[in-house]
Amino acid sequence: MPGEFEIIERIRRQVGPPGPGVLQGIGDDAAVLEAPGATLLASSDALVEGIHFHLSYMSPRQVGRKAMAVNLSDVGSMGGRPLFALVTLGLRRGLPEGFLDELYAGLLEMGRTHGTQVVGGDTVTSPERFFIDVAILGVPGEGPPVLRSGARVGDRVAVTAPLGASGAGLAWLLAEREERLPAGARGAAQEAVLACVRAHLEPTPRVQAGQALAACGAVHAMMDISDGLASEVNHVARESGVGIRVRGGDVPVAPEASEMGRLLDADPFPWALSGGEDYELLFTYNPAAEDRVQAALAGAGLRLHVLGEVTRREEGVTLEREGQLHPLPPAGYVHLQD
Ligand SMILES: Nc1ncnc2c1ncn2[C@@H]1O[C@H](COP(=O)(O)OP(=O)(O)O)[C@@H](O)[C@H]1O
Ligand SMILES: Cc1ncc(C[n+]2csc(CCOP(=O)(O)OP(=O)(O)O)c2C)c(N)n1
Ligand SMILES: [Mg+2]
Repeated sequence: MPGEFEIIERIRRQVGPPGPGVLQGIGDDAAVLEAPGATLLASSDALVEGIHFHLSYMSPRQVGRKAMAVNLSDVGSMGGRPLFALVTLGLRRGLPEGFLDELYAGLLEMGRTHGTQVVGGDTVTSPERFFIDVAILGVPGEGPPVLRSGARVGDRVAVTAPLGASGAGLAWLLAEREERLPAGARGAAQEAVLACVRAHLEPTPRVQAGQALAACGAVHAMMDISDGLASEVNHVARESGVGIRVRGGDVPVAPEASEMGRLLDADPFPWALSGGEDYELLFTYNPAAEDRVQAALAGAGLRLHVLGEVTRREEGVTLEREGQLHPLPPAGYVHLQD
């Protein structure tokens, strides 16, 4: 079976070039559509039991929150305002009592935080595993939608916060589930464990930051980090027709992920580089206007974390470590890959 990206590429070719009203079709965080009287942003993402979460460690409320959050994140990463959501449920036998009420409490509470209403959906049987898909509709914020394809040579590449806590949280949850936590890890450093687990189970979509970055006028390309930094920089490079150099020493690793590395006797860097599900924003911007970028982030309570620059396409996507340049393949989570 080909991996998810090859499948999407084939679908993209079969669908063909964007038709009337489609400003951006397949290939970005959200589609950008010109409807009579309005520009719309549209996107959907599903969470599947056993692939994205296990109900043994994730509450139905958290599943609801995350299903909404990852979709809000896709609209936020275009600088848009998410307005309406359609929710499709694939329900199986044996779901716990109160499951739906809790799931919807999570969906609605996350939606409300960002002014997004649930307006419809679909409910079907799923024979073995529960799944939830959210489709979201929004509009651009004050700035025009920021695509993956706008990066320019000379741009700086940055993220909205240190990375790796979600990957570290998942590593902990899976080790606990599979009863392979190292002896002595359990009682120790509870704060770091809680912070990583929370980052994984309750991600915060950067909707306000995305809108502010799009509005500041200096950001050329933007996307959210779902599959992992390494994967996403490759997406931006490809869609923009540029190279990207990531400086390994400048990839911000969340302190709680570093602490988790000590507990699990693991290197935290791979969590930051390719663990995924951070839902921070990756963006490129004009260095001459860095003060505007900083001001936009400060308004959203965040800081600028610069980790590389946009280069000519011929230089490819690279990781600089200890003075040496290495190719940086799109390692990260890929559905359907064996
Ligand atoms: N089955 C599909 N049919 C059409 N377009 C798809 C399909 N699956 C994914 N896409 C599109 O491919 C692009 C990449 O998808 P994905 O990697 O899931 O992006 P994201 O990380 O933003 O969710 C998006 O534009 C998405 O809408
Ligand atoms: C049980 C379990 N195993 C592995 C993962 C890791 N994981 C699953 S999907 C994914 C990537 C993000 O999900 P995807 O559906 O690819 O989101 P999209 O890129 O479409 O937004 C990651 C890192 C997880 N969250 N849970
Ligand atoms: Mg997706």
